[in-house]
Amino acid sequence: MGSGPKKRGAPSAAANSGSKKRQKIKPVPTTEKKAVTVAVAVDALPWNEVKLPEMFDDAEGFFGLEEVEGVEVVREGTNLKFVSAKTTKVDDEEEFEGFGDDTVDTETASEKLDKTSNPTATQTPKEKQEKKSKKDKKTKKAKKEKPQTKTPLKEDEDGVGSSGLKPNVFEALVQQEDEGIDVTAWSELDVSGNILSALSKLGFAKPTLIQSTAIPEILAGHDVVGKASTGSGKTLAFAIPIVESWLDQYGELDDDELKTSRPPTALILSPTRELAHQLTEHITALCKSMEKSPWIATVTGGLSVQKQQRQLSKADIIIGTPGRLWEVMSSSVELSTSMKSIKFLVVDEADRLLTDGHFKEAEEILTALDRQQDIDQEDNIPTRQTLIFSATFAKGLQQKLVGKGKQGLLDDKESMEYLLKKLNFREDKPKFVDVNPISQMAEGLTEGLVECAGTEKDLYLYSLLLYHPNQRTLIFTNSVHSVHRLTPLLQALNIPVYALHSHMIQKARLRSIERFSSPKSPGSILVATDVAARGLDIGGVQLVIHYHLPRSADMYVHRSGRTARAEALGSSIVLCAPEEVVGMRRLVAKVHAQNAVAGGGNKSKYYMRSLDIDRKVVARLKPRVTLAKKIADSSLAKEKKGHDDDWVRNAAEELGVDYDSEEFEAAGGQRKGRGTGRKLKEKEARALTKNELGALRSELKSLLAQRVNVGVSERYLTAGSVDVNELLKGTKGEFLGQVDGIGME
Ligand SMILES: Nc1ncnc2c1ncn2[C@@H]1O[C@H](COP(=O)(O)OP(=O)(O)OP(=O)(O)O)[C@@H](O)[C@H]1O
Repeated sequence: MGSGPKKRGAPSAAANSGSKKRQKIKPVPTTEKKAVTVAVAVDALPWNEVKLPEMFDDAEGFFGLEEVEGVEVVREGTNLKFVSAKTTKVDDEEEFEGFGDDTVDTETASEKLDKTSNPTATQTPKEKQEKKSKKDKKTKKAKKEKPQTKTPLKEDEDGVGSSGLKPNVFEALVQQEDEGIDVTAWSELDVSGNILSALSKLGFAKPTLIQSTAIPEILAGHDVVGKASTGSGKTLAFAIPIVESWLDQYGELDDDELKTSRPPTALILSPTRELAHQLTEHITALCKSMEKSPWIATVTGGLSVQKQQRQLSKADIIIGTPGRLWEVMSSSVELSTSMKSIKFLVVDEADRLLTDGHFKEAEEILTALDRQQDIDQEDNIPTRQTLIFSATFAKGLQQKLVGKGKQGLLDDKESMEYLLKKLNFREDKPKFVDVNPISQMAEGLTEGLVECAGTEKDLYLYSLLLYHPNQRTLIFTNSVHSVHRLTPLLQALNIPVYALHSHMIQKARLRSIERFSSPKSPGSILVATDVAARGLDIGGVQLVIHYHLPRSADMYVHRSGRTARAEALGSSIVLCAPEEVVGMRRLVAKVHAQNAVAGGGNKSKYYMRSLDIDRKVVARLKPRVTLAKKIADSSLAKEKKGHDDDWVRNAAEELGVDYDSEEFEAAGGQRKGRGTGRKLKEKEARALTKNELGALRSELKSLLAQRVNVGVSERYLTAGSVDVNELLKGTKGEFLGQVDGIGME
């Protein structure tokens, strides 16, 4: 949009969800009197209609312009506040109660912009652009506001949103709801007043680069392939146009009309369940303050199919993982038929979704969509727009997506190309939006590695956590087994840790994320497999530790991208065995070299630096970790024996044989070969009596109660001056641990 009058809503200052009319604010002249100024909601101000000169017979977009007098606009940081004109003697303690109903024309104040009832997304890009420019010239009709009939936010029986996640992940967003900030910077994108108002309440003052670049392309009806670094706001880049399209089509319906079923507007495919739930939360947070909002259904494995089927029948936006989505879609003709009119197909984290293990179901879904799809009769192109987003695109994928268009794709059934062809873009070349070719890594990210023996990773992991106390930390491992092992180990060391891996039941997975992300526990730790590597947006993650090396450069980018999001700072540290260091440095250099080449920048090799960690201090922590390992191993071994026993007992029962655990063990003990050593260790761990375990626990407890000297004594003692009082107070943070007392060793 240019500099002319804005046509959509009232984007300036604190956007107002109710009023869609142009509103002009005149500052109050300073008065002699001492004034009591009172902050007032913009809706409560006494707006008066402005009489337009006759020359503006088509109103030039100023139809319904209103002004208000006696109000001061005060800037507080990034917020704008309206301060009432009510001037009175300071000693008047009378409380300001807002402007009375008689002075406010509540009807006009909440009038809405007339929106065309035609769905924008069923138009060709050309039509959309024409319509948009016509729309810019057209006078906005004012409509009477209907009573508050907000589509209820979805809650199921256990107080869990339709996503299954309690909304605390986005609590921070929702908490700002009442405030509202200046969102003028968004008005260039020509989004509606409803969206501006929602953004204002979310506290998002300006669009991120991917948002300001991709949103106009999507609103103009193009297919878009969007690439931007982790944590840069890709979700809203596609969600805003989708919600906008829904509002355009259904935003004016009344409650009864909204209850009748309608085809879904968008289908969003996500590679992991957690990301699917998070996308739901994110879009729900955007829509939360709207009077009418789309119904969002999340379709992922691990939750009841029946419930999801019910939700799908009324969904406007469907967000799901391919496996479950295909299961649900293929079991209902009605549902797959209704999908034919979707206006947006979004593939989030596309490179992952279109490869690893999701290939088959993703292909089935795309084939089904194509079979059903509405075709624009005039242009003979699909009516739906395809939007593809990721921070990384596997080698070649990017080129295939945008370079060759449909023609160059091979027809090999098992290949990536085949699947890409299935995406059936509506245009030959989708718009490729790569907002930061220079870096896939977030700007605020610091990277480093810690060298340690492979067998000492537990010890170094614990040391790193103590060196970064009270930091929300995400630890990545390459196996479910390692998550199983590290969780009780760290718990024994009094670290507040949660686990996340794909073998957990869905509710437990969501619970772990919920607890890890709770604002009440800013220093919590999550040990996870790569199931948490992509897309998860958990506020305040300050540190990512790669306990195992990432399996690919892309995975390194995604894992590290869980921190330093949305312009925050963060660190990513890789624990490297000596034999891993060279490979790791090469992998990270590759990530940075790609960036440098793409940006035409300096090609000198990026060198990942080793972090200085005081080995003496680490050595002092060793007894703790050794004890904690014994304790954790003992409970793990007992748990495992329970499972093994169950399995053997069940098998024995099926065979009709008597089960004798001693006998089975004895038989197992005869065999030699791989795993025998581990089995012996497990047996040893299991053999610990209750008393022995108790003794280990109390020994560890007393070690944990001591503070660990991190070198102050050496430094100060050799300098000949120890400030004992300072040391006793521990105020300088020279010790690791939370308790009083010095642990001179
Ligand atoms: N315009 C904005 N201003 C401020 N914060 C924003 C804005 N848009 C989005 N955010 C916030 O930025 C964070 C990251 O957004 P999002 O999860 O969409 O990133 P992403 O680019 O999809 O990351 P990833 O590649 O890791 O999936 C979220 O917490 C989101 O609420």
